[in-house]
Amino acid sequence: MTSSTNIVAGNWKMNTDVTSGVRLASSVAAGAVAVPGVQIIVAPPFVSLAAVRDALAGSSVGVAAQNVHAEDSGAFTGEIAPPMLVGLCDYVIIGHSERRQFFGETDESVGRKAAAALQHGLRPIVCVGETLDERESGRAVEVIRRQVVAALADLDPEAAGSLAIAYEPVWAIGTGRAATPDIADQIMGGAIGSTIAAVLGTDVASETPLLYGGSVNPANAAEFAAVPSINGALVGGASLDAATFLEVAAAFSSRNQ
Ligand SMILES: O=C(CO)COP(=O)(O)O
Repeated sequence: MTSSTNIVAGNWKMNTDVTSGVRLASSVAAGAVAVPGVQIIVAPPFVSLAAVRDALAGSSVGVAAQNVHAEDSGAFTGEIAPPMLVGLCDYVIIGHSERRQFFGETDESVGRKAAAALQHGLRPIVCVGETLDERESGRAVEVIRRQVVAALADLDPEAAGSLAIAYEPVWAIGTGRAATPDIADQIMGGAIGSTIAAVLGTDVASETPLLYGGSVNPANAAEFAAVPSINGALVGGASLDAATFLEVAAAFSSRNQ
């Protein structure tokens, strides 16, 4: 697929406090001016969203939440509803494998969350990815197709143009063992692109940015950026240092220009 939007997002996970988060975001913003042609996004923990938003005011760097609930309000102790995020961030990461693995998220809940986010004008970055066991038993494509179909199931096709999908193979996350560009292309240009096209049509498929995530760093980012089906990266560990993160973003800066 050939979305012209390049996105490099830093998922800070459960790292940084408000003070260090603001410092990191400010450093990213200062360096982002030298990285044209890429939508750079940072995803701090919920408690830092307001402070990071303020620190990034006037910069091109976007803000994402790391999760959202599917309901607008209610008795869901500890959860954050989509309307609460409006004004705090533009994007929300949904269905990260750590949430699927440790917090019971399912294909079905990911679909509901994505639809709810879009209804409130938040842009979902939906994560999909197979485990090592699923890959080694030859089920990677089947798993990815199932996850993408479920993620798109409840979406309003009119709003679906604001969606991004991140392919994050579970075995590549935090392991230092990134997927090869070939594997990423097979899944992204192949399984994900064709599944979006089948569910939402070829126009949406061609507009949906596809990000690769899993041990992306400055040493391997250019290899991913060279693959036409890969429109950007979702970066974990390497996003916690501004200079390192900006090096990854720079690798995507010259694509499609
Ligand atoms: O999970 C990830 C981003 O969401 C990837 O994490 P790492 O870049 O640390 O492997």
